[in-house]
Amino acid sequence: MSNTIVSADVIVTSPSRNYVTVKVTTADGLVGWGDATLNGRELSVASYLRDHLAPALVGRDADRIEDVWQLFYRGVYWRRGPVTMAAIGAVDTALWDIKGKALGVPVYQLLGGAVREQILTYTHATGWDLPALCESVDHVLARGFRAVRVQSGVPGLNRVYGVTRGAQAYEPAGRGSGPAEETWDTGAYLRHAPQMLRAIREHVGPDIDLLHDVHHRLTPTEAVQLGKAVEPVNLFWLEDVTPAENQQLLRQVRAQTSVPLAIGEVFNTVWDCQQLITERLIDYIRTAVVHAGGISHIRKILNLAEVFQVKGAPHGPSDVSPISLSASLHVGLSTTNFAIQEYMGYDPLVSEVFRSSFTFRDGYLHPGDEPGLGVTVDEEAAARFPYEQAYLPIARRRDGTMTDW
Ligand SMILES: O=NC(=O)[C@@H](O)[C@H](O)[C@H](O)CO
Ligand SMILES: [Co+2]
Repeated sequence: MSNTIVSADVIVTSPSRNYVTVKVTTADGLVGWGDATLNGRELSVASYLRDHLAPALVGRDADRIEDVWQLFYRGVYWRRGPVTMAAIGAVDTALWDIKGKALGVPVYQLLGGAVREQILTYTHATGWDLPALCESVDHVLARGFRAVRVQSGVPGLNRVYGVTRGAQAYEPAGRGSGPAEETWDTGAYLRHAPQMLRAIREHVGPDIDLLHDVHHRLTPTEAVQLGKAVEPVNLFWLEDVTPAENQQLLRQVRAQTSVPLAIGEVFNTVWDCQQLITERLIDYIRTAVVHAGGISHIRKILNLAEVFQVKGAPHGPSDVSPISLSASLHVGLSTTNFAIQEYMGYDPLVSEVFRSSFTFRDGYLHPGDEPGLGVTVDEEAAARFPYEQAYLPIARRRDGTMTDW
């Protein structure tokens, strides 16, 4: 029995959108898969893996997951950031997949076993105007979801984060050699969002969990204004109300509004959100397996969060591949302070490449009981969808000032 790593390959494929996957193989022929997708910077992570981590993996013991993590985190001197932590996270996830397969158990059993039967999930409803948004919400509820994120257009603006003009699913990254540019107007948004959210609450009644993503676009003062205005809507959360690199800025929002706050999808280590957690400036931490160092590091973030009664609610858009979504579900099934999993769903082309065993039923997800993570990659199919350059949009205010998209 030799769990020596004999190869680590990187697969870049684009079934409806770009994904980066690492494939780790052991001398015994076990294969582990990890997601390294970083929307708009996929090739940077592919290079970090191909040029630096893969050569260092060959010959190592696949069993030594934590030691490999520490080697790749501390052994390169330069730390943190989305590219590094996505690369480390992909390797970490693949090694947990291998360990589960070697022992013949699903990864959640390696993490302490199930603490719940299934995992609450939410998905996206989008509509440029209220009738379109209500229709989208009804469609989501008819599919069995009991929690839904609602995003609408903003009067006076022509494109806004999170919303499509038609019925097609929202895919933020646009193909092309550079990002699309959107105009943002905070005043127009603040005049519109509260009444939109009140109207949706009216539409769905009191028992559906409603979430809204502000997507980093307000100042703390503006976030207080929005938070106060929507308190009667009884939201499950307001997400990313303000850029949180300066974590202490959330103190102002926290002190003046009771709306639950969720932050973290753009963070990559526990140190990026340590103050948000230990000062309880948020209710939900959104860091994702793929962008925050894999299963090993997400667990450390969630363990810290548990001490401060902050709950886990990982990022789960279409650019988080089925591999890290599954990994998130294995963590979610075995972590007491895990609250809800974002699940945007995938274009049908994605399942031609990624064969997943997780299941959705009546608003809940379950990772399945396959050994490992329960996802495999069809490399033949992956080769049919070559990488296509694509970028997330940027946003400028009406006077041209760069702002958060
Ligand atoms: O909560 N979900 C989100 O904020 C996503 O829609 C992110 O903008 C995209 O995944 C970025 O690639
Ligand atoms: Co978000």
